[in-house]
Amino acid sequence: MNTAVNDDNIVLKLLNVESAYGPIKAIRGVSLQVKKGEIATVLGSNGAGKTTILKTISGIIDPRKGSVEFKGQNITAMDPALIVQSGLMHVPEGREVFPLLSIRDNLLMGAFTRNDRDGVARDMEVVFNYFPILRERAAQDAGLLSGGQQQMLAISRALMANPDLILLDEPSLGLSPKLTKEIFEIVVRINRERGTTILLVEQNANMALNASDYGYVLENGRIVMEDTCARLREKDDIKEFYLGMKEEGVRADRRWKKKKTWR
Ligand SMILES: Nc1ncnc2c1ncn2[C@@H]1O[C@H](COP(=O)(O)OP(=O)(O)OP(=O)(O)O)[C@@H](O)[C@H]1O
Repeated sequence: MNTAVNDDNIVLKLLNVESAYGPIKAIRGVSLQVKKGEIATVLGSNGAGKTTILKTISGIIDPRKGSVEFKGQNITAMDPALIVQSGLMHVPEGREVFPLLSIRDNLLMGAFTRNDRDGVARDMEVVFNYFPILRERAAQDAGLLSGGQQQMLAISRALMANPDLILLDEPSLGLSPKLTKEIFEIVVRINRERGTTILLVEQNANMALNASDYGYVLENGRIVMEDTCARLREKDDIKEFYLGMKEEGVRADRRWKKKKTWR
């Protein structure tokens, strides 16, 4: 773990977190941390437990064991509304925009914890500049937007809270490669221009590793590897199993025999 970091710089810290659905243990002793101002990513295939990590952080699921700290405060199993108020926004898998509300009203829902009208108006301009299509269609029902546009709206709704940390669940889900690239570019701009810390979970390892600073690899509910994304991209197992790059000399018909070593 990147423990060499001063604690003041750690926005989010999970320690030995275990969460389950009845008898199904979805995450088993997950420890991770996210530094202020960085984009961190959790990579993992279907069912690895990525969404469960995010739901546990934002209070939707109470963990069976372990703790979650946000900005130095213990938020383990805290009421999700209080977690939002403390500056943590969750962009869920599948976006979950309010389909019968206008785009503008969806954005205002994101700002429901704020009283500073001028600040809210300024941030509405900020999101319209990131995603001009939302300005053009501001009066329309959100349900009429395409999947990619709904993803833009979901990210923008989170930004309207002016959060310290955004949890982003699989933004590439169901999107074309072109749209995925566009959305990732804006996510990086948001991080660089506004200093918003982001924890991103993704199956699209290529996109996530390019956009992020630090990465964790999750398999069957356990973190099996972590490092800077620059270094993760160079690891053989990441190249082979996450980036789809075939190792020299490994015959296609034998590839299934190769085991992950996580070294
Ligand atoms: N509501 C639920 N009830 C029972 N089991 C669940 C529930 N949600 C998730 N699981 C199980 O928990 C495990 C982790 O699921 P999770 O959704 O966190 O994985 P994931 O890595 O986000 O997968 P994906 O990339 O497919 O979204 C899986 O075995 C899944 O079947």
